[in-house]
Amino acid sequence: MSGLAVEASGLTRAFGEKRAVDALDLAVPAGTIFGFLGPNGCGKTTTMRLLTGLLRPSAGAARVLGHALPAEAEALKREIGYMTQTFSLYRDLTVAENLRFTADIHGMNAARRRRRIDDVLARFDLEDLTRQMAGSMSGGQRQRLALAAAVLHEPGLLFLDEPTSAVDPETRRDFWETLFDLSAAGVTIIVSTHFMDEAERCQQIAILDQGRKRADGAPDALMAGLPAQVVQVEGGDLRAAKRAMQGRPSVISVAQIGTRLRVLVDRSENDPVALVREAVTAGAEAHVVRPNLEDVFVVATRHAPGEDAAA
Ligand SMILES: Nc1ncnc2c1ncn2[C@@H]1O[C@H](COP(=O)(O)OP(=O)(O)OP(=O)(O)O)[C@@H](O)[C@H]1O
Repeated sequence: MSGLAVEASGLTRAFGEKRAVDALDLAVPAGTIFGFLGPNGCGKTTTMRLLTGLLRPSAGAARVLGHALPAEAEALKREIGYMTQTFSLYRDLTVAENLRFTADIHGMNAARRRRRIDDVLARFDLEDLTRQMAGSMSGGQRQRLALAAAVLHEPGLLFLDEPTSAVDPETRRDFWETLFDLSAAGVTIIVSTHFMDEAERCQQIAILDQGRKRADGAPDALMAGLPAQVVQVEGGDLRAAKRAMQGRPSVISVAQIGTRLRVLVDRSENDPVALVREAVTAGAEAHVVRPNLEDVFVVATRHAPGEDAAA
């Protein structure tokens, strides 16, 4: 195998007329935490289902852990873990029963089953919950159980589909600590999210929009290479300033964040601050600030003039 856990070229999946995933090229280095960032419906789940071998592509090719898909999907399934977006364990089974059932699916022998279940119960802080029905657990506990089940057979590659969309920020932070532990132990992790802060924790990301990859790279590199300048406005009448700037050819977007306006100006504009100052009202201050990942996302997913946003 190359140093890549996932390689895909031209990967496409259509449902009728709709291309849920459209000509996707991917290269995920082994051992990294790789994120798919994008809004609802951009194709994150479909991409994961293609890469796990659960769904056949309409066109294109993928190789995952050295297995060509879809031909070698069965062999691949034994080497990956997949935590789906919705809780897919049995709500009317206990924590221990769910884990035993998962171990049976993977054909583990009794000794390995016992060792692995004890290990994940301890690692994911589930030891006091072994007799609790999965259906009566909190969102965070259920998430830990789902992750425990996904790694029970010690996969080298883990797919996590929006794993933290239903939990509070502290639980999300704890969850990410667990992911970094798994990563340090050599597991490659592919995670989908629509949260910018979560995407920033990934070593590499691909920004998806309408099934297409709009940008990819390390979050820091994407922010540093943003083809736009960011001007922040404080004070004055922000709503009036926003109205005055919208529609100007070199203004990509204007968004109010608390008591500030964040203005993205095309890189071709020589003096973005002067351009913004023309629009603001008395008492306003404008200055250039560093780009963040949301800026990268906004620029990457803006549609070229004439491009059909519903394509
Ligand atoms: N089985 C299917 N049949 C028809 N259309 C589908 C099917 N699965 C997905 N789609 C469509 O493909 C597009 C991408 O869906 P997908 O679930 O991959 O997006 P997503 O980024 O995971 O979104 P979400 O975060 O809402 O799950 C959507 O327009 C969706 O309606």
